[in-house]
Amino acid sequence: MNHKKRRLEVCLSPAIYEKHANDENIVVVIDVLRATSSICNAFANGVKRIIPVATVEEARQKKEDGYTVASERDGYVLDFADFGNSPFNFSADKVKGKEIVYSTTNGTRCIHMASHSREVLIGSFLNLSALANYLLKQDAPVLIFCASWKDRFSLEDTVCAGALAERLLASGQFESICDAVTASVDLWSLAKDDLFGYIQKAAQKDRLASKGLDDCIAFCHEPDQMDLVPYFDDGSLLAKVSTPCEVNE
Ligand SMILES: O=C(O)[C@H](CS(=O)(=O)O)OP(=O)(O)O
Repeated sequence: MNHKKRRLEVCLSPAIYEKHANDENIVVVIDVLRATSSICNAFANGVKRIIPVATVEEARQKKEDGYTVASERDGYVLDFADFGNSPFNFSADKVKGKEIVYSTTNGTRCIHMASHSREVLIGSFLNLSALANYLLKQDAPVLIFCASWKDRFSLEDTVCAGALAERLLASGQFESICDAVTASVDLWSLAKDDLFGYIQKAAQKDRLASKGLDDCIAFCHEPDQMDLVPYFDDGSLLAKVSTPCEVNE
């Protein structure tokens, strides 16, 4: 039996992703406001497949190719897109059984940045326990990758990273190899008794509020709404079910 502890890291910004990158990593991309919460909600509402694209040009081309496209920049829906980036846009009537092309300011770019890794998973508060359960059944180092905001540190992604890191460390399987793990767990300790109250301090909450896009903030901070783990495979996002007993594709 292999008793060697698994490496656990947190990357606080895409600007330093290359310092953490390792092909062996399972990477969990977290963009609580709003991309990874929206992806999780889309799968909970029955989307068949999501094709994340990094650039506006790719999204525009996919629209011309006939796809349904969800896309924003700086929170605003792009003029050619069918809808934007609120998790509430990914309702069953819009996404069930469909393939959706998706491009956002921060989140979709990070999914592509991590695509060299062993696995790329999508994390949020919405699927926190499912994610922890899945990761505890694997045998590879884990990097929690905060999508942040335009390369700047982001409070909500770091707090979510801390919530996940705390669970992984509690298992005894992992050893933290960077202070960003400790910092994220400490922030989660500050926030967890009143997560919605704490997140009122987040700059992204104010940015979204200034554009009238903050209606989803409580929803995005409500843990464990689904038992799904979306993953990136060959250019698409799909999802597997992860319960304490089993993992099913
Ligand atoms: O749509 C969002 O919430 C953000 C836009 S921005 O960061 O406020 O410019 O994009 P995301 O990729 O979900 O962080």
